Formats: sequence, structure tokens, C-alpha cells
Amino acid sequence: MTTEQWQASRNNLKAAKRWVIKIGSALLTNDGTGLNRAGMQSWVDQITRLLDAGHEVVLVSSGAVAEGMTRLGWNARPDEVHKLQAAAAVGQTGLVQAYETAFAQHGRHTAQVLLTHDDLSDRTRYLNARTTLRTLLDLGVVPIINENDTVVTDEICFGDNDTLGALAANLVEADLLVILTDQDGLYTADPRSNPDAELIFEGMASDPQYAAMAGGGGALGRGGMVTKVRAATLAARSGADTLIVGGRIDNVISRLHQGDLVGTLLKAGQAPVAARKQWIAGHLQTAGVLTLDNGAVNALRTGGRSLLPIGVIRASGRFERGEVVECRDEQGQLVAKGLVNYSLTEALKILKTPTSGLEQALGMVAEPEMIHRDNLVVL
Ligand SMILES: Nc1ncnc2c1ncn2[C@@H]1O[C@H](COP(=O)(O)OP(=O)(O)O)[C@@H](O)[C@H]1O
Ligand SMILES: N[C@@H](CCC(=O)OP(=O)(O)O)C(=O)O
Repeated sequence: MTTEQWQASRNNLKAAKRWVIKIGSALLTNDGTGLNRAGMQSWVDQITRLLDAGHEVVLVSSGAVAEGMTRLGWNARPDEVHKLQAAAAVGQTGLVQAYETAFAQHGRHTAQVLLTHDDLSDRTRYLNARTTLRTLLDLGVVPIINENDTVVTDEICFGDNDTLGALAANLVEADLLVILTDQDGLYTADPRSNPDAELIFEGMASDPQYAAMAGGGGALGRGGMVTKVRAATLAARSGADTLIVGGRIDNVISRLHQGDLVGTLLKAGQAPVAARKQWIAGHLQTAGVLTLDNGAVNALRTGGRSLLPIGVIRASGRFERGEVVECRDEQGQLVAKGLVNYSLTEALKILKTPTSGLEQALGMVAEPEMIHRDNLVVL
């Protein structure tokens, strides 16, 4: 590839509306002597500029264990899981305090979001996390996600925050995942042991050669490059490109935003919306059937619209909010699949109901759509 082609890809990133930015332990923790507050303020200043330019940012931040160790006066990372969990619990408060203080300089609020594996594999919790994050973004608040280290066990933890960052990118359907770390990007081999290794500027997330180049992490980080490259493949499932880049590069986030050629871009390789829909279609089993009138079938097929309760004439199966249901026409032909916003019991109460009648029928309105168009795959 030529420099012009690389540059063209970077220019395209300016269109990325929703960013997930992951900041790793290796960067955040000043070589184990507390939080790198100057670095944090600089990233926060740059994130604020992104927000002011109309982008949305979800932050995934490590650093709880390292900050907890500093607060507790521990020099070495303990091996016992319970001690690590205790350190994370102590450190997490310091971490969010530091971010809240840094964002307060710009009059912005932050929100602490602690997630576990279970939260993202259980459909209802997945959808609730998704709705909360979307609501926070709408409010202009910066969600700061970390793993809920207190409750996880070895078997069911993300462990590294690269994976969590990728799953967060899936969760909020981000356009771009930025992984800030202590190296300038992905090199052809681990630069700590290979001084001749070269920086990769761009590739496809699905290309297996990158996993072969990636090695493990340093003393503070958990996953190394292996988990960052894997995160890029996970993020690509919902259409997000991934940028692995050095957090110590001057003004790194602003430079990415301007299209500067820094770090390694691992491209998702398919249009985000198509990828997202494929993700819905492929990852969740159907739990029920909604029968649509002709108007609703047309709205979905030709108008690319959301499915409203008024167009649903029958509902069957056993489904809860957040499960995938089939949408069929009156002849029984499959029209679409999507994530439903209401349980079967609720759906039965709002068949053929206009939006204005939902509150009376249900006593509350979760969402005006039976299925939002972003969550609908027309077949
Ligand atoms: N091919 C590679 N290119 C760049 N860095 C690599 C590579 N293989 C392994 N690494 C190592 O990965 C480390 C970053 O991962 P990690 O320590 O987990 O940091 P973080 O806390 O930011 O996730 C780097 O310090 C680097 O030594
Ligand atoms: N949840 C842990 C983060 C784990 C971690 O260090 O991950 P990473 O930054 O990907 O190497 C913490 O806050 O300490």
C-alpha cells in the first residue's frame, strides 16, 4: 500500500461519530507509582475537544488495581485473586475521582460503569447496559467503563480491558475503537525484544498475520498486543475499525481526529450498519413471531423504518425484552428479524396500538418502537 492510500483511510476516520477509547494500565499508572494524572488530564482535554466537535465518546479505563496497590502501599502485584479484587475496589474510587476532576475542568460529568462477562452475555442485561450507555451519551456524560473486578472469578473475567473495549464497541455500535497503549502501535514483532521491528500502519482486522506478530504484555498491562489484535477482530463484528496507538504521543487523540498517520489502523472491512445487522442476525436465536400488517411490511421493506406496535397484529412464542423475534407477513412469509423492545405479555397488550396509546395500554413506555430500525434485519 502507498502512503496516499494510508492517508485516505485516516481521512475517512473523521466521519467516525461514536468512539470507544480504551486507556491501558501500562499508560495510566506511571510505572506503578500512582495514576499518571498529567497524562489523564491531557487525554481528557483532547476527548473534550472531540465531544465539542460533535463526536460521542465512551471511555474504557484500566488502572483500578494499580491505583489500589499504590493507595494500600503495596509494591508488588499480589497473586491472590481476593487481594487483587480488594485493590481494584480501593483503586476504582481513585480512578473515577481523577477522571471526574479532569472532566470537571470542562464542565462535563462522568459516569462509572462496571461490567462483567455475565452482563454482556445475558440478553436483558446486555440491552439494559446498552440503553443506559446510550442515555448517558445523549446526556453528554462520558461513561467510564471498567471490569467489575470485585465480583468476577478467574473463569469468567475479561482480564484485559482490550476485550472489554471491543465488547463495549459492539454494545454501543461504535464506529471506532481506539486502544491507547505504551507502544506507538502494532509492530512486526514485540519492540521490547526486537529493536528492528517495524510499525504497521494499516491492515485488515481479519488478517491472521497480525496475531502472529503480537506478543504478551509488560509488567503492568494484562494482555499485551495479542489481546489488542483480537479486540480488533471482535470490534469488526459490529463494524468498528480499531486503532492501536501510543498514548504518550503528543496530542494523540486530536491527531487521530485530524487524520494524522499515527498508530496502527486495523479495518473492519465492511460497512458498519451491515456488520451490525449481521451481528444481530447471526448471534441471537429467535424466540417468537410477530405478524405484521401490509403497511408495516412495506415500511420495513421499502422505507427502512422501525417497526411500530400499530403495525403488529399478532404475537406468539415466549420472548422477553431484548430477544430476537421473527417478523412475518399475514401469509407467514419471513420479512425480518430483530431485537424486540417488549416481552410477549407486553406485546399482546399493544397490538395495533398507536404510539399515543402505549402509555395507557402498558402503564409506561419503554420505547415507542416494537423494534428499532437499528436492531432490525430485513431479509
Ligand atoms: N508486535 C508488538 N508490537 C507492539 N507491542 C507489542 C508487540 N508484541 C507485544 N507487545 C507488547 O505489548 C505491550 C502493551 O500491552 P500491555 O502491556 O498489555 O499494555 P496495556 O496496559 O496498554 O494494555 C507493549 O509494552 C509491548 O511490549
Ligand atoms: N480491570 C483492571 C484492568 C486490567 C488491565 O490492566 O487491562 P489492560 O489495560 O488491558 O492491560 C484494572 O482496572 O486494574
